[in-house]
Amino acid sequence: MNIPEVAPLLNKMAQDIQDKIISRLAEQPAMIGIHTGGAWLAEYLHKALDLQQPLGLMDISFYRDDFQGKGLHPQVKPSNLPFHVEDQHIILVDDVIMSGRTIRAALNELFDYGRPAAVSLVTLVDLPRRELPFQPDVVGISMDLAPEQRIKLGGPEPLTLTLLEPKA
Ligand SMILES: O=P(O)(O)OC[C@H]1O[C@H](OP(=O)(O)OP(=O)(O)O)[C@H](O)[C@@H]1O
Ligand SMILES: O=c1cc[nH]c(=O)[nH]1
Repeated sequence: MNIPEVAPLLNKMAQDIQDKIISRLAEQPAMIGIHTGGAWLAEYLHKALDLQQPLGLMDISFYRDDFQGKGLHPQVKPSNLPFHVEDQHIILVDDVIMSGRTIRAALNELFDYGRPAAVSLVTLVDLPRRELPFQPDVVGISMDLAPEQRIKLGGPEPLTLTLLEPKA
């Protein structure tokens, strides 16, 4: 399988966010990156789009539906949303969407801060294996992986996509 470079995908995503999301809003949106890969991407997109509100960061570890079985990741970071969520249009950024469970957790945490006007979803990679009904508004690339294959974003500098094959 051909694994694409991240930089051209990000440039196209920034343009799509401008055309499909921001240009339709009366006010500037706020952006939140999901720790860790989503935060790297959001940092780039936030700069490229010259958004006025400071960038938010979310670590959804406590909100995962497998939290009890998995426990906490050793590098869990606090979420930091330096703007009012209430009535704000939010652009949520993650590196990959597969089952949709990470986005479910992110929305649960987000609504603990307030009731946003709307939430748009942006992901670098879309793996069409959804278990919950979430669809991104802007996608870098859709990939059809074999059941045991995984795609991983490396970063923060340079940002790279790597295909992980199942262990033999
Ligand atoms: O739609 P889903 O099935 O929830 O998959 C998407 C999530 O999977 C990865 O996170 P992972 O939990 O592997 O941890 P990471 O952020 O440390 O890579 C990725 O960063 C997404 O957040
Ligand atoms: O391949 C996958 C599936 C879920 N999450 C990832 O980051 N990669």
